[in-house]
Parts: sequence; structure tokens; C-alpha cells
Amino acid sequence: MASPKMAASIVESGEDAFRKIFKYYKRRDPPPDFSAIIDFSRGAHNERVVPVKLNLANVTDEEAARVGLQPVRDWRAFGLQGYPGFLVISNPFLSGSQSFWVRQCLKTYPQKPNICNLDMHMSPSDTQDIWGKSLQSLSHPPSGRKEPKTLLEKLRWVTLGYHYNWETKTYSANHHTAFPADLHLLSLKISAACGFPGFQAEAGILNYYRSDSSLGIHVDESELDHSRPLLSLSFGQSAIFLLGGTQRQDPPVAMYMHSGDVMVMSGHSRLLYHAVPRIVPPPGGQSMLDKEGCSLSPSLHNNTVVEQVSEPDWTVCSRYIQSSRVNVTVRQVLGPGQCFPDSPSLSKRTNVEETDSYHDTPDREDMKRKRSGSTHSDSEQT
Ligand SMILES: O=C(O)CCC(=O)C(=O)O
Ligand SMILES: [Fe+2]
Repeated sequence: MASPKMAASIVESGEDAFRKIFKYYKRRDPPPDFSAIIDFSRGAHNERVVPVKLNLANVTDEEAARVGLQPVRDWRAFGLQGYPGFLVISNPFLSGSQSFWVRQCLKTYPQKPNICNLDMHMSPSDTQDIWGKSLQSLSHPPSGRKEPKTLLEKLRWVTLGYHYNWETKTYSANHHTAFPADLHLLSLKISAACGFPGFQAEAGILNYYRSDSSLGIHVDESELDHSRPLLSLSFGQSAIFLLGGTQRQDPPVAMYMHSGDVMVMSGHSRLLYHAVPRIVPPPGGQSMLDKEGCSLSPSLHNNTVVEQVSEPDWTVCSRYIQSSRVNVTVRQVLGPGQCFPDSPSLSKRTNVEETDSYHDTPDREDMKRKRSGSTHSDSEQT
């Protein structure tokens, strides 16, 4: 969190505390003070961080290993005082298995029929094989010369399952494709361990962050059933994540999300404002992912969902995540037996700051200008 003194002075001056703190952590020159940011990888190092006991009976060791997770009893799960229902599990993945999920996010999930930002201004044939079209350039070390960006480097978001409509901020029954079975199973196991058995992964939003990307202040409220948790998985570079309150003015707490971390927003915390002002290199310079590479832990048996990533694929993935972060959010949209209303729901993913983008990067700004006439505002992720 920004220092209590800073938070107090902002509140006293009557300005929007969340926006001020967002700008503070986004600032390049001078850089912010990182020392007060909560770091769950250091355990309960801060009086606000409390260890949480998970549901050990809901997931067997074998089920966990199938999706690349450690036995639940070994997970280090933490809550935050004052934020019931908010949970961070500090990298519960088995050694080497993150590489599989990264490969899925870069190679598999951007494929059709899933939808990505590039589809908004390119033909389906041009966005057919993002991975294949980017391979050549990303398989070699950087030449030092300025090279044109690959499609993979231009990728900003992918939607899965019920495809989130960025314009209407809704999901709909007729805009749906099959949710990836592997990610569904991973989500099912994580949510069961957190006390939410029977979670249905129905919609996914993958966010691809470059080192200068950020994600604006928003609440995820488009889902029709808010009693189900929202899961968030982080891979690659670390992020500063800001968790606010139920009111947009509430000053947020700042925390790191590192590669492999799993965050759960449920209960009271399901509808809290949040944002990502900054992507940062992992403390110590190397993420767990870099250290482990793609060699799988021996505890991964044959009947796993998680496959060995080939060396050539890993070369591309590891080059990509040297400077990028991928975040996967998984959502259950409908409650048991619930249907979409006939007219689009008014409930939506609210972005409070029209000037805050989901991905406030120069690329996105360029794209926005090109897409004149669209109803997208600065608050959209295009
Ligand atoms: O990147 C993150 O950690 C957060 C992503 C997020 O809030 C979202 O996709 O709604
Ligand atoms: Fe969100």
C-alpha cells in the first residue's frame, strides 16, 4: 500500500485516492517507493497478511498433480485483514508445470474459435495462426536492431467461453464457444480447495501485458452470479496489483502478483475495485518460471493434463515472458439453473475511469485512433 501518510493526505485533499495511488505506482520518474508493497511470497511478513487454511479434503494429491499443482497441504494461502473472501495462493504449481500453462496462453488459447483484440481490425485468416506467424522472429535472440512487432507481441487480450463483449460490457448466450477443458479442470481444483466445489469455468479473459502496460480501475460485475469466485492466475513478469474497496474513492492496498500466483476474489471481495498500475521484473530478477524452465517435476504421472513443453516452444515462451506478463481470469457467469435475460443485462464490468484503459499502452492508443467511429472509449481494451 502507499504509505498511510500518503493515503491520508490524498483523502484530506478530497481527491480520488485510488486514482492518485494508481498514478503513483505507474510513475516512471522518479519511480515509486516499492518497500510498502505486500509480497505474499514472503509469507505473513506484514500484520495485514493472514495465513488461510484450505479445504484439504476436496482435492486429492493425484487430482492436483493432474493439472500441475502441488498437494493442497503444501499450498501457501493468505488472506488480507479487512478483505474477507480475498485470497492469494503463492505459486502452488509443481516445478516445471507453469511452462505448460504459459504455452497454452501463448500458443493454444489465442487460436480460433477464441477471440482476441487482433480480430477487431484484422481478418480471421490473418489472426488464424498468431503463434506460427510470430515463431520465426521470437525463436532467435533479439538482434539489437528495431524489428517489427510480431502478432504475439501485439496480442492484448483473448476471451474464452462466453466471450466478453467490450462494447456492451456483457456476456450473451449466443456468443459462446467451448471453454478449454484443461483450464476448466485447473479452475475446478483450485476453487474446490478454496471452498467452492462445483465451480463452472464459463468465461475467461486473458490479459497480455508488456512492460509498459497497465490495467485501469474497474470492478468485474458482468457475471450474473456474484456468489461464485473469480480466479486469477499470473505468469511471467510480476505485477503491482491494487485492491480497493466497494467505493471507487476507497484507497487501495498494493501487493505483488508473481508468476504462478493464484488470486481468488470471492464473497465480500468479489466486487471490489482493483487495477494493475505497473508491471515489474520479479524481485531477484528471475521468475520461478525462468528458474524452472520446462522440465516437469517427477511427481507428474502419465495421466496428466499438463504435458511436457518442447524445447523449441519453450524458447519462444521464455523469450516472450522475459518482458511480458500473462494474466488469466476465470469466471462463472451463471448460477446453477440460471439463464441469460432476454434483453442484455445492465450488470456489467464497470470501468470507473474513462481515462484509464484496461491496457493503457501506446499500441492501444494508436489502435484506438485508427478505430474512429467506434464506441470504444479510453476505458476499453482493444
Ligand atoms: O491482471 C490482473 O492481475 C488483473 C486482471 C483483471 O482484473 C481482469 O481481467 O479483470
Ligand atoms: Fe478485474
